[in-house]
Amino acid sequence: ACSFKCTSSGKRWIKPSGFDTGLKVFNSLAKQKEPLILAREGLATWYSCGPTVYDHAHLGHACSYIRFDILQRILSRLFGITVVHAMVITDIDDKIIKRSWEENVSPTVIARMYEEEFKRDMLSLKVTPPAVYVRVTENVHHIVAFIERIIRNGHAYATKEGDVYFDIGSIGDRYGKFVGAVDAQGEPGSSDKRDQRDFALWKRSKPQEPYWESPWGRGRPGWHIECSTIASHVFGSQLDIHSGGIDLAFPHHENEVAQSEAYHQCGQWANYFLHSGHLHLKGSAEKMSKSLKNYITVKDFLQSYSANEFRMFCLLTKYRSAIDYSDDTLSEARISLGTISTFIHNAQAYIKGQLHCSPVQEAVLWERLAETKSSLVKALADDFDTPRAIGAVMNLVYHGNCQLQPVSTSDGVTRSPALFGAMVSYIQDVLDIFGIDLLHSKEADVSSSCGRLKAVVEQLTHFRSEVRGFALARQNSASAGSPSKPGLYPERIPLIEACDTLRNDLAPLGVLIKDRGASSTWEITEGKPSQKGQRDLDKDQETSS
Ligand SMILES: Nc1ncnc2c1ncn2[C@@H]1O[C@H](COP(=O)(O)OP(=O)(O)OP(=O)(O)O)[C@@H](O)[C@H]1O
Ligand SMILES: [Zn+2]
Repeated sequence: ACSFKCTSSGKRWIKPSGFDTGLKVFNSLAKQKEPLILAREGLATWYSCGPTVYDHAHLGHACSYIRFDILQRILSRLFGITVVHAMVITDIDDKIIKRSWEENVSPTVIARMYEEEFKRDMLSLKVTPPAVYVRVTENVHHIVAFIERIIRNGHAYATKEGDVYFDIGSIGDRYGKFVGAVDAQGEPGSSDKRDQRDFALWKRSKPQEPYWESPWGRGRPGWHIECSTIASHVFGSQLDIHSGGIDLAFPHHENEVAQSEAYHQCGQWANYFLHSGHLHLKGSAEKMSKSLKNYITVKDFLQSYSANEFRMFCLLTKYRSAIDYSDDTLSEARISLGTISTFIHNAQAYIKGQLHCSPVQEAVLWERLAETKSSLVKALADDFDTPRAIGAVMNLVYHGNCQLQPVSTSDGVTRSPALFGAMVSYIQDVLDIFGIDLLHSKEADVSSSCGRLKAVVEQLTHFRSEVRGFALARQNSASAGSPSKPGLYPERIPLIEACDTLRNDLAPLGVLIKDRGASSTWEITEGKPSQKGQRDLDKDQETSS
């Protein structure tokens, strides 16, 4: 690779040498899709900018971290690449200090409180924790040493007031890797800056502010330097992937790159920058943001929706796109998940022999399954195209459903349980890669915390089936039936009605009983269950009886 001194490369991205994964990713440094080449075979080093912990985490943060969690899961579980992920926690910053004054507690208390909350929120959203979370305040001595070396390398200077600035003029045309030429409007600061674009590596502390001792006097690190230092401390002079929200590309990542390359004297520090699109409230041009106070916290969200539903919501758009948050877009995700779980449930009932169907076109479905597998891999290798991958799965579910046509009796009909078993396993594996766990969703947590709930439902539905079987028995003599339901014992009809009432009353409580001919199945549903499935079955039963 070109060294730092080699200015001819300028802003151009240098294709790394190493292990070609076969994937293509949109690299913000190259401004286009490029082959993902890693320094070491089967291993990706990955650094991400973490939260500034001064307030609750909102759905914008959730969206960004879930999207990258999905990307990392795809790399590790589908493509066999071990991802080593480090994330910084920004626990010292102007906003934290301001908040601590407002609340009259120390900045450390504010930061620890919201850091804990952030980690809990991420766990409740099933985001895989990074290999390490690293706090800025525990690395200030590394940051000071990092700045000293940049000064020694001739790319930063201290002012007499005790601030240190990065010297953009010293790196020629390299500045502007993300946005091209950068005009002279930089961050406000000391009038001693050599160039308006120069940005702070170290800020002298004002009275009442927290501070650390340094060769330039008491102060604290600038924002960008923390990421360069910590990423370098963990991964050394070279990094495969760096991620963050698109708002971070400039100036934050631009400045991280300038500092790190000036420190390591290398031509290219991080090889790939992946940026996620923003989450907006539908109809709003602004991103959801703490500062704009237009946010929904993760905790509030989880009162009405599940982590699985939010993940599906994220999967339905590409990670780079902006994403509109509204009840409509959320309910689209809920419906997609519902369709998948209904299919899994029906297929399982079919495998067990509780659901009788007309013969299935086996060869067609085996082929569909194989096609789905290959198009899913293709879609995900193409810059992690999750909407296309989900489309392929939904298509498989659709064709599976078309073949599961209930009939009242299946005597002598060929069955295909292995085929449906293969489809169910595959779909569950894919959901598992994406971090959607239908087996351990909210309702399953409820059942495990209540321990015996499932067993109770099992007993109840078994008892109901016995009663229903008794009530649905036919009389031998056709003359004796009720006029509306020929053949049934009229005195047993109230039992059928009582069974229907129980079924209807349990549905809003999340227990969905489906009567399939004389037998019944049940499942515990997520969110508000639809009655449609049962109405279709009722119709089927009426026509068949
Ligand atoms: N609305 C959003 N949509 C997507 N990602 C977001 C959104 N808001 C913040 N992020 C991302 O979350 C990560 C953590 O950001 P950080 O804690 O610095 O939040 P922030 O940008 O200061 O938030 P805010 O703008 O709400 O003050 C960053 O990668 C950022 O890009
Ligand atoms: Zn950063």
